[in-house]
Amino acid sequence: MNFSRLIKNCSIPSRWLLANNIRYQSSSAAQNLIQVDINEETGVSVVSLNRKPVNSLSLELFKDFCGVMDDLEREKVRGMVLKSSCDNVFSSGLDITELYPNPSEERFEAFWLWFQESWLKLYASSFPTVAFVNGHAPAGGCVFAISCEYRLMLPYYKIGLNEAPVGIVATEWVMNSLRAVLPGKNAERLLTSGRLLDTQEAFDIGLIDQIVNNEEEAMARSEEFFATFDNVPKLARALTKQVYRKNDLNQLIKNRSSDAKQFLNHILRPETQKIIGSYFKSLKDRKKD
Ligand SMILES: CCCCCCCCCCCC/C=C/CC(=O)SCCNC(=O)CCNC(=O)[C@H](O)C(C)(C)COP(=O)(O)OP(=O)(O)OC[C@H]1O[C@@H](n2cnc3c(N)ncnc32)[C@H](O)[C@@H]1OP(=O)(O)O
Repeated sequence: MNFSRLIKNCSIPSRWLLANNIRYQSSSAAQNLIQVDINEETGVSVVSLNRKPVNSLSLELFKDFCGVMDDLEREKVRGMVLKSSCDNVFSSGLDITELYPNPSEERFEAFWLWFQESWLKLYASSFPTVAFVNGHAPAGGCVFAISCEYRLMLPYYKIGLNEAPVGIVATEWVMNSLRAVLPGKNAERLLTSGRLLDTQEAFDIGLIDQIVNNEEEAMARSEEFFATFDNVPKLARALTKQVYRKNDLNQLIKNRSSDAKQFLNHILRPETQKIIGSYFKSLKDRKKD
């Protein structure tokens, strides 16, 4: 399997995105998996994940997300608010059908590398980012949220990294993004227990920054967050963020190929397939109860 070839075609631009040189072609323009709404007056862009019914994260969604991030870098937007256009779900995490049953190596490697790429682009974006968690955000959904700089969440939803209870170990770059948000011991507890926290619990431990009651409030709080940078030169802000996040970024950039190989091997193990299969079945059965 030629991971290096794939990584060349799908790699984080040098200088962590200040120069945008990734080649992107929308894989799914007809499906409109990501909606973008730029407010010309404020310069703020609202990016909505739009893969019904629960925004499970597929290869096509990751590719489109990367394309949108490139566009926003080019447009030099003032800030981005990431939200969902699905009812009650911010994102249900990785699309389990990308992992089960026995994905082809070719599809899985592309899927994983575009997942990495999406994280790199979001984590290193030059503009400020807010996650408006307007629904449940388990696993990969939580990864999107913690990769933003600021988190707002509606009441009564759940957020967390629930890999451990289903026998999966979150990858190191995901752990690093969590550690960047939460003090060490809370991050470790959240990962090892795999508990999904409700909005209030997430606020109490600092996983989210504010609880908001509706979208209007979320946009107003986001605007306040972006305004804190109005008097800071954009380049200085961007470089400060990217240098601050450099170790986390480099950990993945240096290990993309081995990270992908490791997860492919893990996913294809019969025991892992069995665990994912019964987990997926339990999700489907829950509906019948
Ligand atoms: C599970 C093993 C993962 C192995 C990964 C290895 C890599 C590990 C390290 C990397 C770290 C970061 C990556 C994390 C891994 C993941 O993200 S795996 C996905 C984990 N996601 C979840 O555990 C959430 C599962 N979903 C739910 O709990 C609920 O759907 C919901 C609370 C989000 C929403 O509930 P509700 O509104 O009641 O909708 P449902 O009726 O449950 O769902 C509607 C429909 O969608 C299907 N579905 C839900 N989630 C997924 C998904 N992630 N992938 C694919 N499909 C999903 C669900 O089965 C329903 O389908 P049907 O209508 O029944 O056909």
